[in-house]
Amino acid sequence: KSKDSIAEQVNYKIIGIEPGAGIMKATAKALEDYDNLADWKLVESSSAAMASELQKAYEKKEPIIITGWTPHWKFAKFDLKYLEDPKGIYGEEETIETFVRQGLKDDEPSAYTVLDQFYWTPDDMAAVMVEIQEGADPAEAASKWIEENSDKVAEWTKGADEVDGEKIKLTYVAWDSEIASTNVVGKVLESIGYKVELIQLEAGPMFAAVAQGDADGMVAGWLPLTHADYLDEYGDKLEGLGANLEGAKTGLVVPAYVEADSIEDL
Ligand SMILES: C[SH](C)CC(=O)O
Repeated sequence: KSKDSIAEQVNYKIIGIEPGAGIMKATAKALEDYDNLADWKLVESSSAAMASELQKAYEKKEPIIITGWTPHWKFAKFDLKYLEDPKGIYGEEETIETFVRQGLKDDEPSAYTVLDQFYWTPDDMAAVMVEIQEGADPAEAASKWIEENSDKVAEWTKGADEVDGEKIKLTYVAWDSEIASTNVVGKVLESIGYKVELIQLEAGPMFAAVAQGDADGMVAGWLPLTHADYLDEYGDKLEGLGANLEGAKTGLVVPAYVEADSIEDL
């Protein structure tokens, strides 16, 4: 009996995350543009469900294809690789950018200063993500990281006056990377006196909430490609504060034992 193809072994399925995520739009485009993916389906699920599917397949050394991104704890936990993307659907390096509502600089200059100066590395983010993945509560993992990285945090709060309990609302999507970054920024804002509320939404509503002023800011803008559509739709109502992390990436990811190197090998 001929060895089943990878496609047959995974039932022509790519395991995705939440609908509305940019990587899901990119993968829908990949299914159209790569002729060999004509019969494939993209499974909408959630970041958490995708991670547990990956864990199950990996334990059984079975093939699986997921919508993956860096930074992410999965690369520390599993031996994974990105499939080459000759059509460039997933772009090159991505930057995660910070956006705030218009008017925040006048209303809350200290919060604005912290959000403007927030910048860290994929390793910093991964350290918090791994703690959370190993069971720590996100707020506790954030507090622990802040204690251990007070020098970096001091750069973010430089020039920001203490406040007395003013409210700040940050919105985010339940991607492991953004759970980490938003909890860290929230804790830093609390350290200078803010009462911080973290609001979890899907990607589109996250942009909309900041654009409409229902939230003060977010640190989850994946650009130039992943969230390009959202920036087109809401960009003129947001204030962009630039990169908070560089060297991010998205694409189709498989365990290293899967005998495919490119999307075209599927
Ligand atoms: C953290 S995910 C790559 C972001 C997205 O796909 O919208």
